[in-house]
Amino acid sequence: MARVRLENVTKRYGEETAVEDVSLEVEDGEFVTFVGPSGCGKSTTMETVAGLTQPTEGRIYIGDDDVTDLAPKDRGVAMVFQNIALFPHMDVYENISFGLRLRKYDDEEVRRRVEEAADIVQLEGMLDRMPSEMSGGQQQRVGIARAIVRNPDVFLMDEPLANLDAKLRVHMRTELQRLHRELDATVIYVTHDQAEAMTMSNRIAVLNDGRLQQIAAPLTCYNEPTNLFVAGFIGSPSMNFVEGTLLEDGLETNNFTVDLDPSQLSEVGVGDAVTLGVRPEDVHLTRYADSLTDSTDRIGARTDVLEPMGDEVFVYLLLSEAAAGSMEQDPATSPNQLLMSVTPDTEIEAGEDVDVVLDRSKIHLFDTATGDALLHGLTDRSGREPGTTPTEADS
Ligand SMILES: Nc1ncnc2c1ncn2[C@@H]1O[C@H](COP(=O)(O)OP(=O)(O)OP(=O)(O)O)[C@@H](O)[C@H]1O
Repeated sequence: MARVRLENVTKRYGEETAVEDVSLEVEDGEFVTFVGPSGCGKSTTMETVAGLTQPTEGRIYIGDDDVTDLAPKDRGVAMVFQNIALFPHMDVYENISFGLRLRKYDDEEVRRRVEEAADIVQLEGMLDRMPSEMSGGQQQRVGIARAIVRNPDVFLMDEPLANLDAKLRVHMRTELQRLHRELDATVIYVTHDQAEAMTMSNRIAVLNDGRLQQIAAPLTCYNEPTNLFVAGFIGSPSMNFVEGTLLEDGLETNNFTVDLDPSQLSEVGVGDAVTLGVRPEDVHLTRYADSLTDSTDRIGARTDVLEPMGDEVFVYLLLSEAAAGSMEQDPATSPNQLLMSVTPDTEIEAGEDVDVVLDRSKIHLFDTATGDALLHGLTDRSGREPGTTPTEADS
């Protein structure tokens, strides 16, 4: 059993709290990734599991055992770091087998394990190479093989691909996924790279300021973020946020209103500040919005900057004259701007007056005061649930 459980883990360094009251469970065989901005406590949390950092409060369990007071070597975990330090004077075989030889495994067992690990990371045939004769990605694989030979219950990986170039990172991403599948191992992974987190993980744990914000499947964090922080952090470019005030029959923002029944929102009432969130791909030009089941009223805008990205084009929209000349602001937080993404074949120019609508089923509402999510997807104006199609009775 290699389930990992953190129970109310807090780590303080003097006045500073690096990790605050984090509780979470990683299932046996699960791949869980910690994400969050720099300094949010990802590495520290991982180090408490490895035993490299002692929590100030809280307990760590691996399987049914409380390992909080155990030394790293007695926890059945293996770590892979960003800077894999291979022994430069040893060849690949010696590097991979170093830990086993230290533990006095017999030669035959060592050879069997090293060959098996080299096979998994596809380094067979390279066992007599020196580290200086290998690429960064190959060296990284040696580091991973060194973890595999120990046959750990749990792999802890802290940005293991961060030093590799973009192409190699994508390649290693698929290798790590294969490795996880083949070894059926429990993996806790730390990364800055959202694409890594989204593609490799069964679940991602989003941290901010040392606190766990959400732990859920990647698409759940994307589609149903638990608060403004997760909504803004997951997804690139960021979700648009527009502040508004709740009225008797809708939400009023600087530039547009959205029909809704405030009684749907139990945590807030009429007059309260509510933030509307909508992703760039859920803002549509009216002339292309025929297929939307339900959308907001038209919102007049002027296109400002266009950013062709290859498979999509980002369009910065100014919603009012007041926004002109203020494009240095982040559209994600500016009340008078919206970021829209369109397909490259869309006919659109900078400086054009356009009408856009928002896909109501993709609108998120947040309590501005607490940041907590209130609703993901507005019911349409006839009261249908998001995603359902109109019936004859509706017309
Ligand atoms: N040994 C230490 N002494 C004092 N403060 C520390 C120590 N280690 C970490 N911290 C602080 O704890 C906080 C969390 O650090 P941690 O390295 O866990 O963040 P992180 O999310 O992994 O960041 P990054 O993505 O930049 O690596 C930071 O504010 C950091 O300065």
